[in-house]
Amino acid sequence: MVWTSRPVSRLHGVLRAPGDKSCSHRALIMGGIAHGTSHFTGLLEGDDVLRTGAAMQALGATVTRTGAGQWEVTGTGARGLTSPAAALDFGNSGTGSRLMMGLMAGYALTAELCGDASLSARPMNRILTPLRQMGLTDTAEPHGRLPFRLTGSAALQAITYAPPQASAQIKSAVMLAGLNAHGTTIVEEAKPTRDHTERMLRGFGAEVGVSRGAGQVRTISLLGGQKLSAIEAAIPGDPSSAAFLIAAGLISPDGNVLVEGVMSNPTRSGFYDLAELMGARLGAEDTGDAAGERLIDIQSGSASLIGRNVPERLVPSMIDEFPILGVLAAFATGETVVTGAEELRVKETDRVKAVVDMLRANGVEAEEREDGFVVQGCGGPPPGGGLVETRHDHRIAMSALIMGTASQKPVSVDDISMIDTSYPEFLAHMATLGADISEGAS
Ligand SMILES: O=C(O)C1=C[C@@H](OP(=O)(O)O)[C@@H](O)[C@H](O)C1
Ligand SMILES: C=C(OP(=O)(O)O)C(=O)O
Repeated sequence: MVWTSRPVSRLHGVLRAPGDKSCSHRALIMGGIAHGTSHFTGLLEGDDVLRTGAAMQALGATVTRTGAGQWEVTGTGARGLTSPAAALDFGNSGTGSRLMMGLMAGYALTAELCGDASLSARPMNRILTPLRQMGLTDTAEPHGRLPFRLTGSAALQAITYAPPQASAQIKSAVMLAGLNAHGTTIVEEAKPTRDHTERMLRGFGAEVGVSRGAGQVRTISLLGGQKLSAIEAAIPGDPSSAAFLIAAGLISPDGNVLVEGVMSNPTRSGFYDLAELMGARLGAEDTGDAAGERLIDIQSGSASLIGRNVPERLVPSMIDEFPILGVLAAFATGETVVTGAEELRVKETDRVKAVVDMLRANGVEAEEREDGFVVQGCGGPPPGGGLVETRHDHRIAMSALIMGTASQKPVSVDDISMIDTSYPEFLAHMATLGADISEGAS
């Protein structure tokens, strides 16, 4: 069903960021194997995360919603995970499916895994390759796409692995398998990625070694057989979701947006660093911490943005923010160039193509590069007036709707249903700011 975002002269408001998707998956996964009962507040109730909760329940944990964003998880502890009665359906979620593959690898169980059309097109050999080296068997060969069956093992062997892609999902899958492997599992990251698995494992009582080597290389080590103990934790706000609201404030003719409780972690802050390089002045105030992460309130207002070459060192720390960066680039003066971001090709859709098509459909000059894209900024509101194909991709849908709040003509999208995977309150939050987004064509 088509939805349309119409230009408005002002976007003002104060909002609380929804719970972080990455941390919410990890809380349910680690809580589900811990000894004892964990309690979480502020958990993201997006479809991706709910499916991870359902999978943990099907594997033997007890996962209960006790209130809005409040979840109680009793882990399987010494009993371990057991084979689920039915297939585990991960919907649209790369993180849920991939982290759970790593986790399940270390238990004597068999599980069928599946997902929606988007997830079934995403590469899984990047996860299966190291897990097979540790002792997992599967039916994915040779295509490495869902659906397939996994058979884990209680006798996994630890490995040392250097993921060929900068991917927190690969790192996390190997570490979660390493929790139940014999020996010390080591992951060597050439380009550091989000470190929530390391931080949260420590929070649950595991010892995780992290050291820095030559260049940016980060080495993470984890001795198998460590026991996790239940925790009480508040999930920090999601910087990737907050980025949409902050961008809306920046492009609005009269923007003043304050987002509270956003996780401030250098492995996630690339979008904010880049927005400042483009000329945004973002207010940031420290407000404490949650689940081992710092929290800040971030404020944005109307800005004259300048196109930039995105420094490649920022790419892993803003990997989910390229669709909304494409929107900022369209409003900026001059050219924005993204390189070193080939991972965008294997997200919910090919995000290089999807971003370029989104911009072109709205009168913005943009072109693909093998590992990124180039946008010629309009030096103000882009024409708009297009219908954007979202291709099962929540971040394309939200980015296009944000563009429509300040472009010359309305911007429409062909579907919004998948926004629920990561940000169910998105439309309500945009309405609070004063956006005009509704069902139907313009
Ligand atoms: O570990 C995680 O929680 C995530 C890792 C990233 O994927 P990759 O590991 O494929 O880069 C990111 O795109 C995804 O939204 C969440
Ligand atoms: C890539 C994303 O998520 P996932 O890999 O978990 O599907 C995302 O949320 O932008």
